[in-house]
Amino acid sequence: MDRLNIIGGAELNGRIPVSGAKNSALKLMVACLLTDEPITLTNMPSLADTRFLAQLLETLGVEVYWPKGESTCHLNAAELKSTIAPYEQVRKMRASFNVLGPLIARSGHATVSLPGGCAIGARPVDLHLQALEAMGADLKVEQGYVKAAAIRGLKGAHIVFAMPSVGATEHAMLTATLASGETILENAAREPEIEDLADCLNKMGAKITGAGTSTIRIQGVEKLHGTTHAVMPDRIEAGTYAMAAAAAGGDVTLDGCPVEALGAMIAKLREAGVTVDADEAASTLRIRRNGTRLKAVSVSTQPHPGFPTDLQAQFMALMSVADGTSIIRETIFENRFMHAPELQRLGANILVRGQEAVVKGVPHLTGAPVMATDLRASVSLVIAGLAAEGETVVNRIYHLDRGFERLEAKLNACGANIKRLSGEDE
Ligand SMILES: CC(=O)N[C@H]1[C@@H](OP(=O)(O)OP(=O)(O)OC[C@H]2O[C@@H](n3ccc(=O)[nH]c3=O)[C@H](O)[C@@H]2O)O[C@H](CO)[C@@H](O)[C@@H]1O
Ligand SMILES: C=C(OP(=O)(O)O)C(=O)O
Repeated sequence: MDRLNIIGGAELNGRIPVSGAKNSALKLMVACLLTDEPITLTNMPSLADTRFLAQLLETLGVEVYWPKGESTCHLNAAELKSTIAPYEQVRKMRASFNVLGPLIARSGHATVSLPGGCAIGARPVDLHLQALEAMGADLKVEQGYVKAAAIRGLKGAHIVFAMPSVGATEHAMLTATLASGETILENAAREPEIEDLADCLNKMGAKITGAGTSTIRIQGVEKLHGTTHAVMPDRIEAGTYAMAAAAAGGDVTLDGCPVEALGAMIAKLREAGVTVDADEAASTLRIRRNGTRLKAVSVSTQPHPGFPTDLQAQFMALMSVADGTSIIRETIFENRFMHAPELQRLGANILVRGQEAVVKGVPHLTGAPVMATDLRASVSLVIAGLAAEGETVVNRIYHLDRGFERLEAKLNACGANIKRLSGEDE
């Protein structure tokens, strides 16, 4: 298994291009199932997750043309040859579960394995299933699979989510585009990726209004058609590099940055004493910290537009070297502090109590071997390794490859010293 060797202590200086958003790309790829015409996605991030989903779509009969090294992906679901999404292909990645509703909408039935994804909590799919049932799908869960049929077709429904789930909102929205009549989603999630998906679906002929607010209305249509859509830039990748620059010090500009989607993080970085120049018109975010020590700042993760849970681990790495005590509260997932013991190996002082981590900043971290446990936890160890003195080895980096495109190349171009080593874990 590959690992990363990081020699810490170097400042980061330069520019980093932001890739297309993993969490948007995955749902946009699923949208191809809703039409028999070709969909072209540009600005596609080439990641383990997006490549893996492409394989699942191929299993279902989608023709995928996406040569290695290219950021344009062509998907054509002219004819589906299967409506079964097997365990091996769904267990690794949560977003693949979202093929269920589109397959029912297109074919009238589907059998989809219950999903996997990052092990950061129980992550049930009850809200997804409730939404599909409200639209007229008959569902059975048997042997780890959801078996679904909608003999009389799908019909619009009024769905009030018990909590704002990103995945369930997207799943219901995708499915409702082809249901008869109007669907109203209340207490919908408001993440920018949902707006990106709605934009693409509307280009395909869907009638969706309100995406990005907590009430989304979808007027079902008979048929969707092909389109070309550019995947929005990855706000989590951008936020991660912003924190890497803040932790290591230096002067880094992020190009193609979705500045408006990062308000909560920018506010926290400024509170911590980082100089942040945000230029929405130019889509750039400049991060500077020259010499001065970071100040401890507390944070609580919240649904968008609050501070994202997908940046919590990275913020904890940053606070590990801040001056003072910071309380980090995780409110979205119940088991998302697995990076804390690994950060402690590097010398961080963190006490986890329930949904809170108390981080007492230390002046310096020291390199050590550590284990990546999930996607964002992994990259928090990279950030800590960049700020630490000496050598850090991050083992099990397949997690990182799920969500960060050319991570070493992007950081090394700014002066980091990161090498990928293949072979056994330490
Ligand atoms: C591929 C993708 O886009 N992943 C993102 C998506 O995950 P995902 O879509 O899985 O996250 P959700 O917004 O659905 O989860 C939020 C909370 O709702 C709970 N819940 C969710 C669905 C359900 O049916 N029942 C239920 O109880 C979850 O366990 C969690 O506690 O949004 C999360 C929250 O911003 C991000 O961390 C993930 O990176
Ligand atoms: C939790 C994440 O991904 P997934 O929902 O696919 O597990 C993530 O992107 O941080």
